Amino acid sequence: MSHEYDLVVIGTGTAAMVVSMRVRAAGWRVAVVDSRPFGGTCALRGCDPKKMLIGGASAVDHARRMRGKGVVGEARIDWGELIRFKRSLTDPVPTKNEVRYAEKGIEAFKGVARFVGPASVEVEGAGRLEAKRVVIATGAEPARLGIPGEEHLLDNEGFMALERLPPRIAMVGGGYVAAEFSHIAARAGAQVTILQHGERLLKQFDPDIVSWAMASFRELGVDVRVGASVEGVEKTAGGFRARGVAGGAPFAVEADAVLHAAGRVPALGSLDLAAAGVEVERGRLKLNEFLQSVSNPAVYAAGDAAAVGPPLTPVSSHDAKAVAANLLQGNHQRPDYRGVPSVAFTLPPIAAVGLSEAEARARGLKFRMKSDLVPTWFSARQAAEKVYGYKVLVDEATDLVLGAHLVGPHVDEVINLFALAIRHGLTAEDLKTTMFAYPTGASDIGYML
Ligand SMILES: Cc1cc2nc3c(=O)[nH]c(=O)nc-3n(C[C@H](O)[C@H](O)[C@H](O)COP(=O)(O)OP(=O)(O)OC[C@H]3O[C@@H](n4cnc5c(N)ncnc54)[C@H](O)[C@@H]3O)c2cc1C
Ligand SMILES: NC(=O)c1ccc[n+]([C@@H]2O[C@H](COP(=O)([O-])OP(=O)(O)OC[C@H]3O[C@@H](n4cnc5c(N)ncnc54)[C@H](O)[C@@H]3O)[C@@H](O)[C@H]2O)c1
Repeated sequence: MSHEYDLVVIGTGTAAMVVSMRVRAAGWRVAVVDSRPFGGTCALRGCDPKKMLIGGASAVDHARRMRGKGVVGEARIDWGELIRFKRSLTDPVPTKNEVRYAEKGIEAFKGVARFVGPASVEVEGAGRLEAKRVVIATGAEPARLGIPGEEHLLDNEGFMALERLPPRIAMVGGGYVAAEFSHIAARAGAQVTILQHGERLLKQFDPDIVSWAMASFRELGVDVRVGASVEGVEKTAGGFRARGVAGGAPFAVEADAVLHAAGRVPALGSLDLAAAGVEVERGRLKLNEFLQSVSNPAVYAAGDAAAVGPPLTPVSSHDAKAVAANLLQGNHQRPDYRGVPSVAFTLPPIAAVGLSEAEARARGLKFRMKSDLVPTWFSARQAAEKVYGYKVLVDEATDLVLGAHLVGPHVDEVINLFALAIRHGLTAEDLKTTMFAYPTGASDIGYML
């Protein structure tokens, strides 16, 4: 059976939802395809469920910090209950999505999609979809590590589906996933070991900010091993063993579960891109500045699959808006990644936007920088939080904010104000002269500039 459309979108995550809705609103005949429950990574396996687990961890963390300061009693996580709470939000998502597509007149197909021609897509079990244009919005998947025993690794989805929390968890890698999931698991009672082959955790963030944040990992009892490269995972009688090399010496860590926290790559493997003449270079689609395939003008990409901007939800949405505009009015919109804020939802959170100190120096910019560890500020003391620090870079000549790097209470929200300043050209003086409600995290901004 063959179906004809103006646009077929592969995926139903953030990027797919935004592009398909926009193009459909302009009257195009649109179909979406997904091999998995509709909704994508952020809503089902990433940001949202993770933030719900962080919510539980945060309640326990705050109660513990306030012990002896007016709060009594032992708050603790009931893992099974927390997972059920998470499901109460995630379980309805696929059906809601299906209803939404149907209401808008977008046809939805379930199955693995693969190209069988320049703009022809075969959906396993559902037939062939012929289109004028195809958008690849297939997201990302855990990178293959090429190590023996890789099949034993639990991924982010598996971790957040666990009915019982394993008592000992080893994490391979030391980026966002390890940082966030270690804070959740350790506060829920697990013994966590992070095995990171880089020289520090969270290399996407400022080194000073991360070094200040490490106090919270130490206090939690998370065993962070840097310079530790995992070379294999073995099944043992009681669980698993992650083994590798650190500082030239072999190591082995026994655990009840080993988590893949070692990076994600664009999910392109099942698409048979060669059948559509879509070129790929080192695992990435070759795209022009309009997010269009350089070798097949019928094909565009957005979000984690495009891998042009950082792999974050707001970027997927932003890419999708650019692609929709280019589909509807011809190529004219380039994605603009200035001032993309990013947060690692540890407790307290770590946040960044704009240029790092190293990038600003490498560009030869003349800037003033204010940076300090400030646990004595009211925002930290009222929350009994020991970790609070900032680093803010401001251009000498223009007074524009170049970058902000924060760790501490409320910084996951405060970073958005710096993002606003960077994206819309507000100066440090503009921020300083804004009246922020007091006492809030934002009311500290004036002191950071
Ligand atoms: C654990 C975790 C936590 C995260 N937390 C955050 C956060 O706090 N903030 C943030 O901004 N970002 C976060 N991210 C990143 C964010 O989730 C992604 O950047 C975003 O979801 C990507 O959206 P997308 O639409 O590009 O792809 P996805 O949402 O991944 O959608 C891709 C869809 O394509 C489908 N698909 C793939 N191949 C095929 C095929 N051949 N046929 C049919 N369907 C196919 C998949 O099943 C999937 O549903 C997190 C990621 C992870 C893993
Ligand atoms: N809060 C958020 O926005 C958020 C949260 C989770 C995930 N994400 C997204 O998902 C992506 C994937 O997250 P992630 O944490 O898996 O990847 P990551 O890229 O953040 O970190 C992976 C780390 O694993 C290390 N590593 C790789 N192979 C290793 C090995 N064999 N042994 C030891 N260390 C190894 C790498 O050096 C790297 O530092 C991120 O890029 C991010 O964009 C975002």
